[in-house]
Amino acid sequence: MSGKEKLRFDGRVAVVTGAGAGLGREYALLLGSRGAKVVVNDLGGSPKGEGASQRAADVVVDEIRKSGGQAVADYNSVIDGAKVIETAIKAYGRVDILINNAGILRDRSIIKTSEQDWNLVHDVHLKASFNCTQAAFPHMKAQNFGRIIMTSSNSGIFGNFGQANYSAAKMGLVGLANTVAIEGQKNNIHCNVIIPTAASRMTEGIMPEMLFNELKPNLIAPVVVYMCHESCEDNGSYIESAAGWATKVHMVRGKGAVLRPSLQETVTLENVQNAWNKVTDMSKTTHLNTIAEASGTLLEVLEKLNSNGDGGATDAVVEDDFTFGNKELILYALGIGATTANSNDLRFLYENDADFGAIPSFFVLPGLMTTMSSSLVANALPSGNADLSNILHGEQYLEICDEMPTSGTLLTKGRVFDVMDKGSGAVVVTSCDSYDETGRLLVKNQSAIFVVGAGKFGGKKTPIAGVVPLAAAPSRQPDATIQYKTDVGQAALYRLSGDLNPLHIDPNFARLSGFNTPILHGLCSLGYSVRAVLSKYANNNGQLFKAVKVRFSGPVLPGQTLRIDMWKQGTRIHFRTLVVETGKEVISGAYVDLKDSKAKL
Ligand SMILES: CCCCCCC[C@@H](O)CC(=O)SCCNC(=O)CCNC(=O)[C@H](O)C(C)(C)COP(=O)(O)OP(=O)(O)OC[C@H]1O[C@@H](n2cnc3c(N)ncnc32)[C@H](O)[C@@H]1OP(=O)(O)O
Repeated sequence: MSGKEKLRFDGRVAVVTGAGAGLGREYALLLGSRGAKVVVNDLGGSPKGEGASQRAADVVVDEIRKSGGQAVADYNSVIDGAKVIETAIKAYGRVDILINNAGILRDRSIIKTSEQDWNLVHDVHLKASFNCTQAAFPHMKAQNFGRIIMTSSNSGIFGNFGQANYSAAKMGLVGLANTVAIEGQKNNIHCNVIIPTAASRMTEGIMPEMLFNELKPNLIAPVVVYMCHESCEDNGSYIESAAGWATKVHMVRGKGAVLRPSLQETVTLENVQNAWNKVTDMSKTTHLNTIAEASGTLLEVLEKLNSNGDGGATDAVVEDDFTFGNKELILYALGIGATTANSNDLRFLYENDADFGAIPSFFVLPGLMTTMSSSLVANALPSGNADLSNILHGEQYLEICDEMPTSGTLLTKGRVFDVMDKGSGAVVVTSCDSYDETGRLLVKNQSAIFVVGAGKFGGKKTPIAGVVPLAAAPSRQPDATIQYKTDVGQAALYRLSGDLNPLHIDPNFARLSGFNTPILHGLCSLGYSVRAVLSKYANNNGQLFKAVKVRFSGPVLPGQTLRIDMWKQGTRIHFRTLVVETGKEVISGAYVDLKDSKAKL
């Protein structure tokens, strides 16, 4: 590559603070070797910043000059930013580049950090960077060009034991850079942040020797010096670099959760508790570029709350994504007892099986996850009192509206459909519709949640139209019966499909909820029952399934045997499920509707 093609800094004046050693020295040498006139600032002290010899800066200036470059030394403390910049103006008449690099350490645990330690670290890192930047800014503005670097640290981003003062100052520099970048933008003054991990006077003795030896400052210098070139368009970027590697770093924001049903209502502690999983969910994050974008999201939230205003809790709609693939389908099938011991089940357990597909009851999960991760149920009750310790799954309706995929992301829109006061408890009916990526309605779920002890609030007892009713089985003997023994570890396996309610695994939590031992998920028993119907009446072909409705009328314990009694009435298969060991009915008034496909039935 010819000299002309190389990135040059001819005519540019660069101030590098703390340039007597380490990273600063490398920046200064590289800039000097590419034509910049360099102000080599260094107090000349030891790693702890004590004392003041002039050697460090002089040595670097000599090195630059010997290689044919131009440089002057500056021995001012960076806290006197105006004096540092003045050295550049006096020597060269301008300042184009400012690399705020100087730093010291005063590491102590938080209890032992003195006010002096705190102030000194903040002065040298944060205040000095501000002072130097403020002094350089008018010159850069007048010439309509400037490149400023702030030096942050992973100690700031992540924290580091014994570095409270340093971490805080280093994050302060990120904030400072953010605003300098905004204020400089219209005058072509760019301000970016470097997050280096380098072996230097400051990090010597802190890092393991092997790592220390690999973290050469000269591997970071080209990254920082490139950010100072006129061709680098970044402004307000944070770049992390070490050991010959660099990356941009972002602060991201999660999707978040709305914490109240409407503008007319306030946020309760319980709202927050119920929504906490969503508040802290970082599976879908976005990077926002400006404060305006951040406020924009809040306006959207307010608009949504405003449109929910009149109807209150029952009109609030929550949205949730549900992503699944082969692994989720197989895990679910295992959770409801599908086994390779039955060759007919291979289609649910082996992704390369020619007929591989979901057991249709898998699609209760998007509705369940949406309801459980929101505060819909609690918000629907006057007391707001519904949490995992007092809710039981009461009823479930699932309808498959289109062809079932084996993978994808479904968007579920959930809302409260009805609320009933049953005396011993409240019943909240939620309705969740799930759409695929093309907007096609794929699944409808309707769930009744029995909130124990939340009744007697003066509400109505009977359901509104649209709550899917149960259906009584014919009075004759069952047409068919199938038995499945569940495993004592069934709930431990089933919960991995998403319902992590401790009621199903934690003996202490189960006792708190009024049960002697953990009970099985209602939807696990539903899955077993749907398997029985498919196996008896649909040749295990999930594509023939249309809908299921059940009432969970009694608890099941993991390890118990389920007996599914079935009656065929056209395409409707009525069923009830009993626990063989106790003879008690646990699923009542239930049915599966199959598609009208006489050829295959
Ligand atoms: C999609 C989101 C879903 C959320 C999932 C929740 C998280 C999951 O992890 C939780 C679970 O999976 S829990 C496990 C599965 N469920 C169960 O085991 C509950 C079993 N059912 C019972 O114990 C009782 O029916 C019981 C305790 C529910 C009711 O018994 P009683 O208090 O004795 O009531 P009873 O006197 O029989 O009837 C009073 C009125 O309530 C109606 N009702 C009864 N059972 C109901 C039920 N299961 N669902 C809905 N309504 C029910 C009765 O019809 C009666 O009303 P009415 O007087 O108007 O006829």
